[in-house]
Amino acid sequence: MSKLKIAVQKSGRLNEDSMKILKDVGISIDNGKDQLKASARNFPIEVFYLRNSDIPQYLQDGVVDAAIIGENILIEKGKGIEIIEKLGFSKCKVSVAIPKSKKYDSIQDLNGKRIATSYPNTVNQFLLANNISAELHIINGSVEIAPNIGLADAIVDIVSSGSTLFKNNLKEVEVLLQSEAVLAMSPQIPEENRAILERLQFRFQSVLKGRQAKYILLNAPNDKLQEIINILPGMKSPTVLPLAQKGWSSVHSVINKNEFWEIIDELKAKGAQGILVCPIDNMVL
Ligand SMILES: Nc1ncnc2c1ncn2[C@@H]1O[C@H](COP(=O)(O)OP(=O)(O)OP(=O)(O)O)[C@@H](O)[C@H]1O
Ligand SMILES: O=P(O)(O)OC[C@H]1O[C@H](OP(=O)(O)OP(=O)(O)O)[C@H](O)[C@@H]1O
Ligand SMILES: [Mg+2]
Repeated sequence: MSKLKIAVQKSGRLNEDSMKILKDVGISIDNGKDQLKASARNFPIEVFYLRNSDIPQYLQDGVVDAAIIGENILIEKGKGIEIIEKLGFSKCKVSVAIPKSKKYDSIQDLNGKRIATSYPNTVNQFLLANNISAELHIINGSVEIAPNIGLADAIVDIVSSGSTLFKNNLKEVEVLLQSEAVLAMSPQIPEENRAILERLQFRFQSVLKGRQAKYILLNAPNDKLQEIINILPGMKSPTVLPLAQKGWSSVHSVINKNEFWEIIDELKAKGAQGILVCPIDNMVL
């Protein structure tokens, strides 16, 4: 039987969350990450542990059928590779930064400057689109140090919390793109593996929807029931069950994780009691 070949980052920022989402969709991988390749016991899949920056080429060549990879790397070197699902973790930006002490009014200020980066294609596209000419210095790591050692006037690199910029006395002046981990598909994927990938994607979607939601249970006095129901959106409508105690009902519903605290405050104000909020593993609509 055919197996879907999927690449994940061997070690680094994406590894842990990539393995976690595979586990959360019920895929148990047999061996650890010292292996280059591992199989799952209960799903037709083979996991290849690779470097994030090598994955676009493997996808391009059809060495792997799919990958969990940073969107920014695909933008940099994955032309024509399709993103089939955004996975909501490893969120970051690719930004231009310059020394804090330097004045910056507009993109024009980058004209004729030296820019250090690990993302030359992304930077060149940005410069072209803005009609700027600059000198690129391609370096593979610790890009943020470049202005301090006199190698460059500006950098283009990943920014997440901003603490690396802060530590290096730099300030973000332009955002080139937003990125997160994605599920990407090789243009060469065989038909039979495409079908497996669709099953995997379906499982990912149900876990991702679950991560966005919370299951809520509460007790409501019957005279306030309608007002309480109006606050709760639910997938269809809330489930209402009578409680043993007369005049009270139990209400069950699903709420968006981001609205959670506001909704709780409103529910309490309307007289809801015994509110329980639980995580959701999977959500199939
Ligand atoms: N500080 C960060 N916060 C959030 N996401 C990040 C951060 N740094 C990197 N990422 C994301 O994680 C991906 C992998 O980053 P990481 O630094 O682990 O690998 P790398 O050194 O670029 O790759 P390789 O696996 O090729 O050694 C990046 O492409 C980006 O999408
Ligand atoms: O805005 P921040 O939260 O500080 O994150 C940004 C930093 O994170 C990444 O580096 P990483 O720590 O992965 O080290 P690396 O350069 O060795 O990949 C990236 O290259 C930035 O340097
Ligand atoms: Mg890094």
